Amino acid sequence: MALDQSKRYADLSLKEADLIAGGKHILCAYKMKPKAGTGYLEAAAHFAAESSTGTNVEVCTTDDFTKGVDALVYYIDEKTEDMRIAYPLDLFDRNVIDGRMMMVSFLTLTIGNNQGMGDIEYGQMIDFWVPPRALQLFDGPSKNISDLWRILGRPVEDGGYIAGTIIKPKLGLRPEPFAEAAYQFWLGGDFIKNDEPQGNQTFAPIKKVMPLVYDAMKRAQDETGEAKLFSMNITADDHFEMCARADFALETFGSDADKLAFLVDGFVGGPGMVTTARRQYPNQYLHYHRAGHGMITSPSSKRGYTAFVLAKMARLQGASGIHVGTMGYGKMEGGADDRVIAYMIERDACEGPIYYQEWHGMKATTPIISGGMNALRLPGFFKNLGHGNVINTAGGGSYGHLDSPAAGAKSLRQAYECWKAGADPIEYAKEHKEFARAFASFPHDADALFPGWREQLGSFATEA
Ligand SMILES: O=C(COP(=O)(O)O)[C@H](O)[C@H](O)COP(=O)(O)O
Ligand SMILES: [Mg+2]
Repeated sequence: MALDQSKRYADLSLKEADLIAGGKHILCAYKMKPKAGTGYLEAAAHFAAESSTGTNVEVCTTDDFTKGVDALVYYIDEKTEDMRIAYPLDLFDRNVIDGRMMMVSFLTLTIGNNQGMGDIEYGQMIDFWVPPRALQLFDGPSKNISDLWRILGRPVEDGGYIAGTIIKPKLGLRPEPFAEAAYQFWLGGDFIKNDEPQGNQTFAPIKKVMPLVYDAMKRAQDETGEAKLFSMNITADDHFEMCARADFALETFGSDADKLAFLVDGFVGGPGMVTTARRQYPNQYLHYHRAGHGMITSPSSKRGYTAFVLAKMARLQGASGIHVGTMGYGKMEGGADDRVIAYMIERDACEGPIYYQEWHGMKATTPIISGGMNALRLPGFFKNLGHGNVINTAGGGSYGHLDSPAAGAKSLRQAYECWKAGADPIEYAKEHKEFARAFASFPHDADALFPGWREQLGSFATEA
């Protein structure tokens, strides 16, 4: 039998509203289940102990001050497996250089050792609440979608859909065909990102690729009269390597360097990687790619934290944009309810699964919509989300369009215009060739989403 620490690490008389009004704690909500044989409150208290000042036994070095920074379980419901813990702000590590808070400290406490405890079956963070003081101490975004809208010559509020792609194939293009693929998309679209594993492979070294990509950007800008955006992957283990890549690209893009975003694989790379990009390059749009997150955020997982929590942390860390999935409209896991992930990062106040979070003016983080999307899936997606102020990157949806990547890009823009106009997609397709040709390009989707499309659109869709 483990030591029952519930007298010290639990206080169920604490009221959430008082904790929030007090502003001296970060609150975390978990789904937690103890191993058989351990009482719920006892397990919860041990969880809070291990996540703050304690261990599995009492130690003689504890003094009265120590007890003042204990994390406290303030709510449990064994039936629903809900457990909530209040963490005093003083528990969290602060920077020597500027006194700011850091995400690694939040994580090592709130989702650290508690993930491997012998008396816990599982524990998953499903929400957290940050008091105003902590919001002041996290970097938050420096640039966001408003800056991209301005570059694109649009209103800085409600500037609308940014049509993007991911260079495909994922790997295996040498510099010239890579830049050509970028050029072809930019003739119809706005934004291109490196796919998450694209970096400095021997067959496509950055020092050869980036000058060609910039040349493609300039040509596409000249041809279309529009600004173009490129999100370059600067992910690397070594932060000096990240900076070497970023600095090289900034120099290469020269007078167009404002159109360069930096992508980091922030889940595999961790908070240090995100903050390196945020602090070293505050003038660039910081694109947080979350590849790998499914290992813990999958709805099948009962550990770690949810995709919602990941996105909320990304805003605190200062991501300009983070992938939020496709809410059931694309190829990755997720459902319509994932809307709340987007709302939490883009609004100044939002009701989460447990907590109502006010952001007190911290800049918004852009929801980036990606994974198996194409023009046919977009109208339903926008309807579910309720707006189109997102970056969408459609790889297959652009390079899989029968006519060209530019036509693929145009079909995406048309899908947005169609939804915005409240038009019927089939009727809209009758007057918009690229959108119509998306039906023939993605016939499985067309059959599923718009049965009867062949009869209604006829040769306009099926013939080039
Ligand atoms: O490469 C792609 C999508 O390619 P395609 O458009 O060809 O499917 C992204 O890495 C996924 O979107 C990741 O998923 P998420 O955005 O959910 O993190
Ligand atoms: Mg990808």
